[in-house]
Amino acid sequence: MIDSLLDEYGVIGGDHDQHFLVDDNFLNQIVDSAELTENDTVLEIGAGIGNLTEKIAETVHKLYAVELDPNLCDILIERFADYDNVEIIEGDILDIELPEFNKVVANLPYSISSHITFKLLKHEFELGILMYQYEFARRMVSPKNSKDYSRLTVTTNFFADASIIMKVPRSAFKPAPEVKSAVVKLIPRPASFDVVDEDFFLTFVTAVFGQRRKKLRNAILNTNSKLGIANVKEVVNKLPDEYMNKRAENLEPSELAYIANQLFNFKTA
Ligand SMILES: C[S@@+](CC[C@H](N)C(=O)[O-])C[C@H]1O[C@@H](n2cnc3c(N)ncnc32)[C@H](O)[C@@H]1O
Repeated sequence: MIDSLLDEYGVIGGDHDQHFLVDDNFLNQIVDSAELTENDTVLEIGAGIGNLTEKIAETVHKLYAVELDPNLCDILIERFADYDNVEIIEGDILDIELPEFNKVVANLPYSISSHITFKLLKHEFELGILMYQYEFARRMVSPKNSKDYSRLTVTTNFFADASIIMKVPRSAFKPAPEVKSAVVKLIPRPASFDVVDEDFFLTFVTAVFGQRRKKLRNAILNTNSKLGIANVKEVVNKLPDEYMNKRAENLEPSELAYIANQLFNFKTA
């Protein structure tokens, strides 16, 4: 069905991460996972020709479908002309001001996964069902001490519970991407640990994972141009060795938050 729509509209894909999900079984599983109701306002990112859009729109109160490609937007406008609850937004998801929504459901453009995820996590919503490249999804959910534990893991963990709910083979898409995919369920919630200053914590996490092979002491010293701690050598000497002698990848998000809080307190004392 989706296959024939691609042919009908002469859409080949390939540009702008255009890999259309044509397997109806996966489309249905994604929509089911979002547990949509008639009270939901949904954001869809990269609506393509509207294969997910159509299924989401069946249930929800309102659906904002964002799409970058003007040719695909023309198709979406034509396909959803009779839907009162669907609004097509032509534009770059990274540039537009996000509308209010309580759920986000999307087969994302993989090359900007990171930017989209950070933008979403700073926005308020209840549930995200998001398709990513499998390796990226693994980095969102990996435990400390693993090679995939990263800035992305810690930042995601700070804002939300994240879990991989299904793996999706290349064959489910047309044209098939070169990589495997996975769907992540994101449930935003307050962090289980205190962070004194959110911006400083996020800057700290970015800085120390930029030096992930270094012990935390050196990672802090090497990145102090971003952290801005006066007398930084003295400050790191006052922080517990049990943390300073480990690498960022060996510390829990709560332990990284503890150090960021200490640094912030020294910075603003
Ligand atoms: C992986 S395809 C998904 C298409 C469709 N939703 C599906 O599931 O088959 C990603 C879509 O995102 C669109 N896209 C790429 N970059 C974008 C951006 N910066 N903002 C909005 N949409 C974008 C592409 O044109 C493409 O339609």
